[in-house]
Amino acid sequence: MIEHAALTIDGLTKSFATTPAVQTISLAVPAGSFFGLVGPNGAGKTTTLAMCTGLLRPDMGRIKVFGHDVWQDPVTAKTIFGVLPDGLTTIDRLSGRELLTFQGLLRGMDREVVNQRSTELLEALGLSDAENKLVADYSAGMTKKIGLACAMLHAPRLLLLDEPFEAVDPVSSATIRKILQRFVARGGSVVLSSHVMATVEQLCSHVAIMHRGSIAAAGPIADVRGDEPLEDVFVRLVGGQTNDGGELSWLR
Ligand SMILES: Nc1ncnc2c1ncn2[C@@H]1O[C@H](COP(=O)(O)OP(=O)(O)OP(=O)(O)O)[C@@H](O)[C@H]1O
Repeated sequence: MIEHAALTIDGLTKSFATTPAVQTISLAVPAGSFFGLVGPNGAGKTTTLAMCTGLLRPDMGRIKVFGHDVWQDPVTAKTIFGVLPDGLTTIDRLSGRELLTFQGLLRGMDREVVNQRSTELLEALGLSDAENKLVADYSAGMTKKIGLACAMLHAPRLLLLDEPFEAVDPVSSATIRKILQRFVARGGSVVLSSHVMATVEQLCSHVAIMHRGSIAAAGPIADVRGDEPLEDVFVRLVGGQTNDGGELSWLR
């Protein structure tokens, strides 16, 4: 039997009008890996993840999850992965629990299973007290956590998460890390984007550094990093010195 990579990206390209956002990138995410996608603002991470999850049509290139083409066989592919998109737009006039129920039933899951898993996810993510509150009234971090619960509800093999720790408090962040680490330890695969090198260094087995729509480096984190901290490699690859903001003499 052929062992497929969790995710393969081949020649992926996307432009917005005259802005080339993603430029012919290819990447393989090994099954069972914890994969970090990093890059400076505007590097193309969100655009890449949106194409991988079927939210944004590529101009060119192919994306497969465990051998299934995301754009040619979307129904199969979307049962395999769970997604936490950037700037989650969701049906926020539902409560957290209602949103999970809605997602589960939409996926054709058994109502009892949905109820049970929802209770466990709400508990694990510290949202039990807010389960009957409208998602519209959730804080940014709570919205991120209910989005993560929605991504995990159908027990996917692969999680594609855009900035899962953004706006999340340190306690919740530690909880999410543990949940994701357990998921990977049981054979799941995770791809996440992040700006926090320490998080990526701690959690991830593999990393890809994106810069101006291209992959500047990718592979097992120890290979990409060598003897240096990941942050130093990152700064070197994406363009040298940090900017001190100039004088901004008008700013007292
Ligand atoms: N809907 C859009 N319309 C026009 N340009 C876009 C759109 N979405 C992204 N871009 C452009 O594509 C490029 C890549 O953006 P993208 O959001 O993928 O970067 P990113 O690496 O996720 O950035 P960040 O770290 O700031 O979230 C940027 O130049 C951005 O301005």
